[in-house]
Amino acid sequence: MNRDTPTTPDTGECRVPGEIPVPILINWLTAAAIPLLVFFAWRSGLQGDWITSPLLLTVAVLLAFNSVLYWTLENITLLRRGFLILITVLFTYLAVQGPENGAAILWLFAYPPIVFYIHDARTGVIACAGGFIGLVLLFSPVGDALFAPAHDPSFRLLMLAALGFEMFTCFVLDQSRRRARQELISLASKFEYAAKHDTLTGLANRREAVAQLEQEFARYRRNARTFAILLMDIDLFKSVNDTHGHHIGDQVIVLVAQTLRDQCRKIDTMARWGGEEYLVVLPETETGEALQMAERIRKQIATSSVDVDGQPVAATISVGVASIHPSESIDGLLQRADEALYKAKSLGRNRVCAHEAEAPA
Ligand SMILES: Nc1nc2c(ncn2[C@@H]2O[C@H](COP(=O)(O)OP(=O)(O)OP(=O)(O)O)[C@@H](O)[C@H]2O)c(=O)[nH]1
Repeated sequence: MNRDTPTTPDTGECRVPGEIPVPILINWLTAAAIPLLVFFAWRSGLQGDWITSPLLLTVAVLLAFNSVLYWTLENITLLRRGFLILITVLFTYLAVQGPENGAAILWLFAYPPIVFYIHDARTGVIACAGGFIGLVLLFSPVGDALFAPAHDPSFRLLMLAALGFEMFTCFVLDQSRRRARQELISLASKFEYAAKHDTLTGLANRREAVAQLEQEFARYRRNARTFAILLMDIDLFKSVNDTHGHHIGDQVIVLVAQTLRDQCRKIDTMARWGGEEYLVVLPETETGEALQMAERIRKQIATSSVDVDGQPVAATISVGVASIHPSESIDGLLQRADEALYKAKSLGRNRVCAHEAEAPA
């Protein structure tokens, strides 16, 4: 997963842009539930139901507390679990105790979509299956003996069928939503990879190299951590193409890219800067160290080759090295590396040259 993909704070779970984040949904639901709970608590009070009324008020207070806790701790797992427990307790009470002449049981239809959205599919299935089994028991002779729910047999049958159907539908839709979301995330990361990498070599492309260079430059401005760049070019590459064909030229380009991968460190950025030009950004590196790395790369490439009908086709590179200096811009640094590369070419190719900035006046 790419580093820009939004994630929820404590689970690291990926979120698709446009999707309502779970904490926001829970807070909206809480905000909508509290006035409803207060209203029905007031109604129950008027009807002289002194169990339902305080219970609904308590749930309202606990829901509000759950959200406040989230704003304080930013712990989404706690928020999810707290919300699930509270609505499970509430809906169980509404089903078992049957306030509003038993009609409150209809609130059970709100349970499946909420649970599937705010939790993973496994929790959704367990919670819904548990709820459904509980309802079957409530409507069984055991439930009649213990709670005497005020519903006739046809209502019970219809309620079970409709709720079971809703749970199944929510499960199917949730699976489809999760699959679509995974597809979208993987598609986004493929696009992002394609936008940042060169197709032939798999190295960073020029745009990404500039982005990394800017990042390194910003770090240098903040912490004065010096960095260096290597600008390299395959020597007499036109003749490789002319002699062996374009596809062998491509193989040489890939060979150089592979050598860069083998020789550079993990923190370095290796990029295809142009046709047969490469740029390597070396964080926290002085000119001397950069020169050594460039020399190692040059030697390695000089001893490698690609095989053309059993015949080795070798290539060499010229490298310009420059490290950042105070009050210099990125363009200035690139310019000096380019001048060093030009010098390496004019001194006969297959060599490394460094450019030192002139001392500030
Ligand atoms: N095979 C292949 N060739 C490419 C690609 N991109 C650029 N080139 C070729 O690279 C060659 C670059 O040649 P020049 O810029 O003249 O330089 P050179 O022959 O390498 O000579 P020097 O740089 O002076 O050593 C051109 O012939 C381009 O067509 C590519 O992706 N694949």
